[in-house]
Amino acid sequence: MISWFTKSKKNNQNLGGAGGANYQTGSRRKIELNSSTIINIRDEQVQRIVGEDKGEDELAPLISGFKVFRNEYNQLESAKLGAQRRGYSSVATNNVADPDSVDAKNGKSRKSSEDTMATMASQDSEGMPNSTNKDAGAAGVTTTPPTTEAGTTSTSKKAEPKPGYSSDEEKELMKGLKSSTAWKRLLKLAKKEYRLLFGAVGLLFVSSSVTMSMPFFMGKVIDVVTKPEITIPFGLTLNEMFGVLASIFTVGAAANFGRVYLIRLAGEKLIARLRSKLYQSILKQDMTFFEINRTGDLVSRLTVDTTIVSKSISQNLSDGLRSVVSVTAGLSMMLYMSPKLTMVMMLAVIPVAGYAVIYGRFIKRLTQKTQEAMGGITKEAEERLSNIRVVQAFGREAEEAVSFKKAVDYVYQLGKKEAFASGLFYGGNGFTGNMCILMFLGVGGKMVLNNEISIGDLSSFLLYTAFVGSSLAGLSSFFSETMKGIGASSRLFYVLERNPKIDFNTDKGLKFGTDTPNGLGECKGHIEFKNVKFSYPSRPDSLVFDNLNIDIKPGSRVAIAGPSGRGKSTIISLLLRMYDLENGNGQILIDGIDLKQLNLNNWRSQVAIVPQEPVLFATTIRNNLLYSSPNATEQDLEHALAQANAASFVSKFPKGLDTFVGERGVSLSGGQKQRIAIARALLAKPSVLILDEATSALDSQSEKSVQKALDSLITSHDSADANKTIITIAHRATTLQKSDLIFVLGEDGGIVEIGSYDDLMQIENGFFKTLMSSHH
Ligand SMILES: Nc1ncnc2c1ncn2[C@@H]1O[C@H](COP(=O)(O)OP(=O)(O)OP(=O)(O)O)[C@@H](O)[C@H]1O
Repeated sequence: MISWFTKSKKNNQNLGGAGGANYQTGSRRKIELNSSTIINIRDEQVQRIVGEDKGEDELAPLISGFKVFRNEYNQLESAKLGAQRRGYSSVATNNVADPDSVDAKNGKSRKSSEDTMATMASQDSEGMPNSTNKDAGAAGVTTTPPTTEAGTTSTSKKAEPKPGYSSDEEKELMKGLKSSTAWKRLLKLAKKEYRLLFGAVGLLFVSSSVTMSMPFFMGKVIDVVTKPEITIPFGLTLNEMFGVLASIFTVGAAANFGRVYLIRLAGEKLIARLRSKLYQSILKQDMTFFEINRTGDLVSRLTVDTTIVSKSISQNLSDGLRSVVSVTAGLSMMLYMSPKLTMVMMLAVIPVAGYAVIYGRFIKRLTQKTQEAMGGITKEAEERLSNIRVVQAFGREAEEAVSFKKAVDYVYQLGKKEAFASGLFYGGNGFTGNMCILMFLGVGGKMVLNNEISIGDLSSFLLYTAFVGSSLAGLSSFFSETMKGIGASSRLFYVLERNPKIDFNTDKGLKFGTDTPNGLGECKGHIEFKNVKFSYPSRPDSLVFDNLNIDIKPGSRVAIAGPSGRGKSTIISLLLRMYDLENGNGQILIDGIDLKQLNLNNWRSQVAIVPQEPVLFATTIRNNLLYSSPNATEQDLEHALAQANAASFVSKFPKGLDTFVGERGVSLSGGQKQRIAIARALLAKPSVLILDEATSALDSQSEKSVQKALDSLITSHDSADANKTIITIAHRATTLQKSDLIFVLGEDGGIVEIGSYDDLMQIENGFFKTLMSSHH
């Protein structure tokens, strides 16, 4: 009697066909991204891609009826995610030579005898998304999957460890970061998810043990059914044995379910947390930050980098761990079954794996080039199309088309090279893989004939080799994915850890208002600029103000005038404390108190501004109005609209206040938008109202309506508005005439003239007088 736990070497059967190499998997759905696929990743699309569960959805019957899940999701995701790095809002993604996808496209299942081993090797038999082995190619067990390497890395190339710094500041802040520190910080981010992650790791050991025992059982079952002299342990019948195995597999499946669920849950939780935290950090940054970081880039950090980081901590870590377990267990089992065969396999595996890695890198480089070229094309197309009016107005359509075609042709040439290289790779890889199998069968078959190994053990061995092969591939991708995670995390940390130079989120500082204890009382709106010297942080060498002195009395209506580019808007930015004056560069005083001592939020709530080009949000007129004052009553709204000379046109809309204004207010005319913006500013009941007069955006009719609103505000002395300080950045003579005082900005970064319109026009050869005459 031979127990199935002993290594049976007495087996004298020939190989028969029991090599286990002919298992077929069912067809697998592939998500293909080819070079012509332009994926436009907008915020919500990323959300959709990321949110959608494209993983664990592919069932392929494996050897003993196991359901095998596959995950293409990673590839798609990282492709899109990678493409989004550095703020491309859309990009073309190029799928590197994935024979699967081609077949899937043609509606065929890819399986053929040439890649049966590969299929086995590439199965993620634990139902866990295995981003690494999905393209194991035909070389089967020995393949380090370059497609995945290339595919994933190429498409997510921009997510590599060296993150694309958006600014010198970011580079400065992040460059000293050691990778060990980066690791620690990365893991620290997931602190709140540790419990879920540890639970998942526990379940991973259970499910991996079951999976890794499967080939062993399979071999034994083969031996039991082919050799009647082998008995089943515990005196079980064949049927009972199947029952026991089914129960074990059920436990494995349950553990697997738990693991996948916990990992995904941890990942999703982490993403959600990171996004909210990051958004908060972005919102509280100062203007300098927004000047050096493009919006697209920030959005990409919010959507893409958070995802990469979360995946690398949750899914990737779990995949990596599973690969380690599989490699260790698989190799041990192989050595246990036949050290000789293990050595033979290793001898074949190493050169083929080396070849795969080298060739994979070559393809990867090609793909990176394509990717870069595609990024360029997309950016150009996007810019031209979004400014199609300019293109058509200058009649440049033909030239644009030619230049686009040139760029596309270049991408095609690269794609052609890549196609050839990939063909060569898969052909070669398949061939060498199959040669390995042939060698294995040759050596193994001889060993069976010599009674060195049983058919069952040989089959088990083959399966273990497949597992080890695919897990080795998994390990290699684990490292690259982790590096991506670290790269992306540094992009998050830059924002999370950047201390805004002007922090308005704190409760610090003096507050206006009668309802605050120790408050300053009502803001009177007395504004003084004293010896102000200022240059923008992004352009430190160009001084905007050298010695600016302004004294705006409470409740006065003043105008700021001056030639273009002389700093009118800068005064407003400084007043709103978008930028700080450096020490020694003068002072801005509000009711006699240094602006820096005031609570920023509180101060800003005392000020309302109607910008030159008002921005409305894509919602209703009502919501836009309520943005400045969420508690305003219907009456308040109507009053504000009337003051802004907007009531009549709003009431003519069928939906009145509930009319949608379109993105950035496009469905309103310029003048209407401006009047809504005036009403919005008035609703805030500010102590200081700033009106930035439009220079030329409006036709004369709309301008009149807007002007009427502004004039009535400036001259209004009704009780509610009487004590508002109103500062107008004025261009038009009528506005200037109505102002109590005009501050004229001169050539040398200061005020050259101050006075009423009439006073200033009296000055012979005066700066203001000259300025006004040049307007006409
Ligand atoms: N964010 C910025 N970073 C660097 N320089 C800036 C920035 N904003 C404005 N400047 C520069 O500061 C100077 C003053 O600009 P500002 O916008 O205050 O002029 P302005 O008087 O309002 O002009 P206009 O009447 O044309 O609107 C200009 O030379 C401008 O180029």
